[in-house]
Amino acid sequence: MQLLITNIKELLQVRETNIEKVSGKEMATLPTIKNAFLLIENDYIINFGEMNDCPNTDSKKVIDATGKIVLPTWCDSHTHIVYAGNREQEFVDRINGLSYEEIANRGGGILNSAKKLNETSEEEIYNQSKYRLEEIMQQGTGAVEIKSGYGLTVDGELKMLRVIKKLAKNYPITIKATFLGAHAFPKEYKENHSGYIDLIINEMLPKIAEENLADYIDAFLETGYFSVEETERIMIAGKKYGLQAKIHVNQFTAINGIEACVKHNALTVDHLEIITDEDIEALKNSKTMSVALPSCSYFISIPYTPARKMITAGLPLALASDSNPGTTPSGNMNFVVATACIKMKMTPEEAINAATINGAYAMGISETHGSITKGKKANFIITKPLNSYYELPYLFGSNLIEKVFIDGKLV
Ligand SMILES: N=CN[C@@H](CCC(=O)O)C(=O)O
Ligand SMILES: [Zn+2]
Repeated sequence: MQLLITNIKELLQVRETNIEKVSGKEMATLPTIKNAFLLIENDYIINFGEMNDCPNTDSKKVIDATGKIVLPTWCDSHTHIVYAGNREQEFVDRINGLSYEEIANRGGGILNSAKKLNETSEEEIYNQSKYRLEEIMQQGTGAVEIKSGYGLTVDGELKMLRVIKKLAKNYPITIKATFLGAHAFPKEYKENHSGYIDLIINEMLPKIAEENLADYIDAFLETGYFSVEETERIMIAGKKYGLQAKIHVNQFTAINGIEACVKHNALTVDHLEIITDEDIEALKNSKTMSVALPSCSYFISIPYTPARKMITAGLPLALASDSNPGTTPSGNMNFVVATACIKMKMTPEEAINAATINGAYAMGISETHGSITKGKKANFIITKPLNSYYELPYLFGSNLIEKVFIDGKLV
């Protein structure tokens, strides 16, 4: 059965030939077609163009999109949406003056979520997490990366990754799984870092590989968490199992971690709220994608990733939600795009590129996702009637999405 979308006011992110990402100045260009059609067969985009060239409607299901914008679904390359319970008490503690670091030092933060996760059954974690997955699909996300990292024990990490695998099996959204055993040091390893890293490398990784539970490996490279050398051990070990690195780095401090990530051929470096000129130099001429997480900056009041400086330096930039119970309890990519425009001074074109094709690159799926291209997955959003796509970030508090299609099906 074919599905034909007609009279589209403007079709965004159309790429005749596929590209894997956009960098620097190229990010300012968002190719579009006004008064367009889009033709879908089963899971795939098979044609698009101007209404003048629209195929006939015989034996096709037709949706009239008069006044509406159509664009690819968001590609959210950094989330932690599988977790147990919430951390709303820490939210109030922050309002009352405590910092993220102070909360973590009192046993809150990641260790708080790890305690809850280890006390909760796999089924219950699945039920809590599927609600969040369904919510982001309704908000226009068509591909998502989900990390472990709230287990911090062999059983806990495996439990999280099995939940991610089950979600991937039961939902049409494309899911990439990232093993984040190196998210924090459990209390009992506080003075024995190498002991915990040995556990990750010798116990967790072989089991994860045996069950084929992860696509990528991550670590929290940060002062007070994993050092450059400790993260390098994790990246090297992951590589032996075919897991490329996607690393949390430069969230609070710059300690030369980015250079190490580039050296180990990381697919992405994520956060980058604090970034030095040397970090930017290290990223130039590499294949490593920088990923900014503006909702996290918003929620815990830390600096925004300096997008303008990075784009001017010619770098590519992706946007992701960082959805997690501590620093970003929201997976809403519409808010991410709006916040990138409002706070990071990205143009709507740059932000949409960053949240679609560059987000796809940041999950290794830009062959199949992230643009309106023949042969790609039929993942797209139909908005409510809009004056122009500028209203997507401008009307930042409104729900502007009318319909979301993933694999050619309405979700
Ligand atoms: N910074 C490390 N990890 C998460 C936060 C984890 C948490 O606080 O639960 C992040 O990306 O912001
Ligand atoms: Zn994160």
